[in-house]
Amino acid sequence: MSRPVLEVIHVRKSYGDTVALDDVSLTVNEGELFGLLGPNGAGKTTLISILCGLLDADGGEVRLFGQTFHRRRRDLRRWIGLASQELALYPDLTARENLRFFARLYGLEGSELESRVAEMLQAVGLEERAEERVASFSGGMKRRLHLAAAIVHRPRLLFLDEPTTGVDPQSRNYIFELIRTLNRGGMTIVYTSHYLEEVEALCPRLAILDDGRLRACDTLPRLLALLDGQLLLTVEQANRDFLERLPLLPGVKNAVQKDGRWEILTDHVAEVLPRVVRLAAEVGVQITAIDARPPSLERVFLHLTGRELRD
Ligand SMILES: Nc1ncnc2c1ncn2[C@@H]1O[C@H](COP(=O)(O)OP(=O)(O)OP(=O)(O)O)[C@@H](O)[C@H]1O
Repeated sequence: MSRPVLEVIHVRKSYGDTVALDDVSLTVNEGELFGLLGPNGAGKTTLISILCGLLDADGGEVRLFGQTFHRRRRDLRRWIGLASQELALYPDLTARENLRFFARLYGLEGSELESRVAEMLQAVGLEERAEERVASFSGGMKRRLHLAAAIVHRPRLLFLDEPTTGVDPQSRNYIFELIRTLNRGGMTIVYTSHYLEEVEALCPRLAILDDGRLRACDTLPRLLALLDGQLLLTVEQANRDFLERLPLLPGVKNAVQKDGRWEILTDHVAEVLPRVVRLAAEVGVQITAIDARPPSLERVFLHLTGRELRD
């Protein structure tokens, strides 16, 4: 069992009358690539800011690497990296000069600094643009450099707050690959996003934050298991054999007729689908349309919060 790197215990934070975090508790273990998913305004940036020591919570406790953490624990801040949502780069400096600046802030110097900066430029695919001013970079290139600046001091725990904001697909792939490589190398990563697809693709375990409250925190398969898969089936004319045998097919939990089509609930959409097709062929019923819907994080989010996660 890996050790907890980050423990959030009953954390609360308000801005005046706005409750940004309402009794949030979660744990992230060493080596995890953990997703923090929530719509705009859910409280993600507030939580990340507390976890990085930029803000203090109103109540509750944060523990980092087993120790109580707050804004004044500069010793612990050395071990964390943050790529904030807002880009923090100097447009008049080159990519290399920007990275040198951030590396110096963390106490790197001399040949170690230079080799680390070169390594980072390579990691984010910006070696060939290293001597160009950042002002001339595309949004995606700036985002990649911003990420490089957050890891130049080799943090043990990295927070990424919406790291794909304003990036093109190519930069997005770079960023995803880099995140996976860093994680495989042992870095614990907390990935914040309001894009379901990103969290689903990257994070084996995730928390869903909505309106300042934690709605769920679990592995992706266990969250998906909260819901049944659906097969929506339209047939030409169901006969008696079909009606009798459909609910009895292995894997079918329930089959009901709704709005002129059959709704079949199952844990295993992919296995049940061919059985339904075979049955229809055997009993001479013609299928005119099939819509297979395995459980998705999108449906889980709707189920937990009562609304869709869309801008
Ligand atoms: N400095 C502040 N002063 C007042 N209210 C704030 C402040 N910062 C955030 N809020 C409010 O707190 C709530 C949570 O905001 P937060 O930025 O943490 O959410 P988020 O999930 O990061 O959203 P986004 O993805 O849009 O940044 C929102 O209602 C927001 O308006």
